[in-house]
Amino acid sequence: MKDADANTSQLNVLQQKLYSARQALDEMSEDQNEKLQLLLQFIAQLSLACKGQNVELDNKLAKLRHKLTRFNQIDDAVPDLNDINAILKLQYSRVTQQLDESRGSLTNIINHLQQVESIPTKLKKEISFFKKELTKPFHTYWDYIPSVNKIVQFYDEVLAEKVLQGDQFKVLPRHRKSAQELSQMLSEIEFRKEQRDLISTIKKSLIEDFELDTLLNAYQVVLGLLLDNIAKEKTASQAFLFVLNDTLTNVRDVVTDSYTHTIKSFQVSKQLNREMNNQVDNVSESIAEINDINQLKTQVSVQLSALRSALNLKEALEAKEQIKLKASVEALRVELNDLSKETETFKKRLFEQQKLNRLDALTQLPNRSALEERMEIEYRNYQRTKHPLWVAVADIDYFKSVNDSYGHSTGDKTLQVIAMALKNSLRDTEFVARFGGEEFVLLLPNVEDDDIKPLLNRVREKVKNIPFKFKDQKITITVSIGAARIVENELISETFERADAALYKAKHESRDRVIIDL
Ligand SMILES: Nc1nc2c(ncn2[C@@H]2O[C@H](COP(=O)(O)OP(=O)(O)OP(=O)(O)O)[C@@H](O)[C@H]2O)c(=O)[nH]1
Repeated sequence: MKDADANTSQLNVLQQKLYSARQALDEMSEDQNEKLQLLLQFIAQLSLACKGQNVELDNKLAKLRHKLTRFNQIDDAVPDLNDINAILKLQYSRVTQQLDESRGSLTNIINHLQQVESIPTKLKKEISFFKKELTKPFHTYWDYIPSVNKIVQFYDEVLAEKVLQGDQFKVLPRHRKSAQELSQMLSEIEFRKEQRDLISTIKKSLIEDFELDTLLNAYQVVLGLLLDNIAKEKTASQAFLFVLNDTLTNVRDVVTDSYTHTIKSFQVSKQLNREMNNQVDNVSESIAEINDINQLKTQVSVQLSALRSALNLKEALEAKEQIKLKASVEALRVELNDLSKETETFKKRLFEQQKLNRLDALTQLPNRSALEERMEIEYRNYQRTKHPLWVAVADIDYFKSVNDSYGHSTGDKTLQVIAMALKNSLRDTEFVARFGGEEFVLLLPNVEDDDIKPLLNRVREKVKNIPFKFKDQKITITVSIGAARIVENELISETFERADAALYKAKHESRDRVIIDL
């Protein structure tokens, strides 16, 4: 019994131990299951992160993720795991190969980039350093992507540089406008004879397609010529002023000399007069007490001889004075004569310059500033007399095509011939100026309403009948004319605007015609 009890109690202990051991085992297995679950979730997440590299891999991984959600079917997933393992190995070698190929492509791109000229030195150095770095293999895409970014950045910088350079040298509409204005200005400025060929070459270079450099050079050369002219003008004025100054100094010296001399002579002469007076006094005194006639004769003769000597001295002095004065006057006359000649030349130069400033260099017609002056004069006359005054604006038709077809210098000659024709078709009291380009302005005083159209039609016909011949081709050139008569309370500038509007109409009514604004 005692033994049975002992056995029972031992069995209980064992049972208890077994129970504890099972509990511990259950707990362990639960813990392992949790960890395994976590691992499976991690594998699922990782498989998601691998998505997109390879379609086959993506499908396998999707299947695996599905199986891994069902814990009890985990054994089914083993073949999939093996497949995926194999694909992953293949994928890795494929990625490595791809990365190598991409590195080769990037090196090619860099080689191309290095061939671009005018890359700033700093950027050039960066590019060749980067090229050296590219010789090291990429291990992952994360090595590759920054390199692509770097190349994009290089391209961006090179492009920015190019765009900058391109903008700098591109001829824009505003440059074309400046070229046109410069060309126009060159036609209005009078240059020296030896400068004219250069100016005409510059004008030609500004017409067709030109580079920005040509325009800049043109400005530089023109500026140089103008400065040279100003310097020459200044030198001429200075030379004249030096001559003037020298002459005035000489004249002053001569005058001062002769003044000093005159004072001295005056003093000597005064002294001689005094001496002569004294001698006359002496004569009266010395003869007052003489009774003897012979003694008197002797005394008078002595006194007279002294007086004669004094007079001779005075005469000699005066003669010397005369010679000196004559010489001074002659010197003065020569100096003033030279100065007058010099002044005359200078005046002529000024006058010529003034005249040139009012003449259009190409056509030799009065220019715009001369026109403005004449308009004022005619306007004042009109206000005083109320006689009719007409303003007409004439413009050559399709002149651009003359330039385009036969060249700019033919265009220039055409302008000269037409300008002469216009001038010759007017009376002396009438006036024509080159307003600019291929436009001329006529001022016609004292023409009645009925006469203006025939008059301007004669002018138009005169131009039309000029037998132009370019490149063996007979060409007819026409002009369109618009005219207006000044009316009460109107400014002449307003009359001009009406004439210009009439010209616009003439141009639109197929040109070669006269339109009067009534
Ligand atoms: N040769 C030369 N051409 C000039 C001069 N001044 C202006 N021109 C040219 O005159 C032409 C004027 O052209 P547009 O204003 O288009 O007029 P257009 O061809 O005469 O045509 P319409 O006036 O409409 O009949 C431009 O080609 C100018 O370059 C100059 O001094 N010499």
